[in-house]
Amino acid sequence: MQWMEIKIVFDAAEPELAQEMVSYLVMEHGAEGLEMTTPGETGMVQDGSGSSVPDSKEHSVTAFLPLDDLFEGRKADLTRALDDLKGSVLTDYSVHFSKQDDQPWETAWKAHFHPIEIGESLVIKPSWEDYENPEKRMLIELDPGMAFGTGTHPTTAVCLEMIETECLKKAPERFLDVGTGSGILMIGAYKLGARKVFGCDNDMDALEAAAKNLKGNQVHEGDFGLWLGDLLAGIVEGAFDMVAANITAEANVMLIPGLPRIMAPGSIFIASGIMAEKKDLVLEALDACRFSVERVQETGGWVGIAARMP
Ligand SMILES: C[S@@+](CC[C@H](N)C(=O)[O-])C[C@H]1O[C@@H](n2cnc3c(N)ncnc32)[C@H](O)[C@@H]1O
Repeated sequence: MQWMEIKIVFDAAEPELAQEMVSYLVMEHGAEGLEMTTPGETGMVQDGSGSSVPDSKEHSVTAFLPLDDLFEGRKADLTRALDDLKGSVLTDYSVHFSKQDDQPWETAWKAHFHPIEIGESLVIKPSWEDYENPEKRMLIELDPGMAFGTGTHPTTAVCLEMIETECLKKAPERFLDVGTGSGILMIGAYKLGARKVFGCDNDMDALEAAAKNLKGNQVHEGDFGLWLGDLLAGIVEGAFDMVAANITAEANVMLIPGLPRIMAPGSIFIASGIMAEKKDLVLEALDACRFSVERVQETGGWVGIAARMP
């Protein structure tokens, strides 16, 4: 497999926020092996040989896209998404491409993935790390492969917190995660009491990682379902009483009109992956479908929204 290294060098008034958002966008567009640099600091991720990335003079995010049939489409979508950030989050940016034959970054991210406590009752623990668990939190043990969803990203953490809040009120019978990635939200919902958990993704690698993680977290084979598809395409059976989607604001806007078909009356929808300045797009889409917004939570420039079906 050949890969294209994509390095995005940028200027921004709030570089940390910009780094978060650019990283999210590249992951969202199927990139792997994320590496970030900040002027005067060593890279946040080490290369595959274990040696440190040299000091940088610029803010940058580097990641790798597989050079397959989807490459040109992903590149065009990513460029459009970066252009959308220019003038708001990014003052300026440039993208540099370089073809690669191997993947030295494949395990490098592991160095930066440690146990992380979420909300009142969950902890996400890398499968290779120990955790003493003094508060007797429910464990989500993950080896996410390269699929998005380690809990370290604010969009995942906000979404899990909102799922926890709703599950403590009433755990769902049927939970659906649109864009499941590593399966982390499905596992969280199951541990918090959901009876059956379902997830879809348009990336086959994510589904393989999710299946492995679900089984590794004792989600019984008969209690979960996964499928490959774009948003709700392929869902024939409805009546989900909790739906979560940590996808972009634009993808949430496309998803929302389809939700009334598959959600039970009075059920809850949790939207995440929304940049703060795009929050209104999602709120308008929810309003158009007569959802009532119950909670809007903002963390580090990202917004989660919990809204109830009429
Ligand atoms: C930001 S990740 C979220 C992963 C995980 N649910 C979490 O909260 O950490 C978004 C996931 O949605 C998937 N995705 C993006 N657009 C999609 C679409 N139109 N239909 C289905 N899945 C999509 C991506 O492949 C990716 O795995």
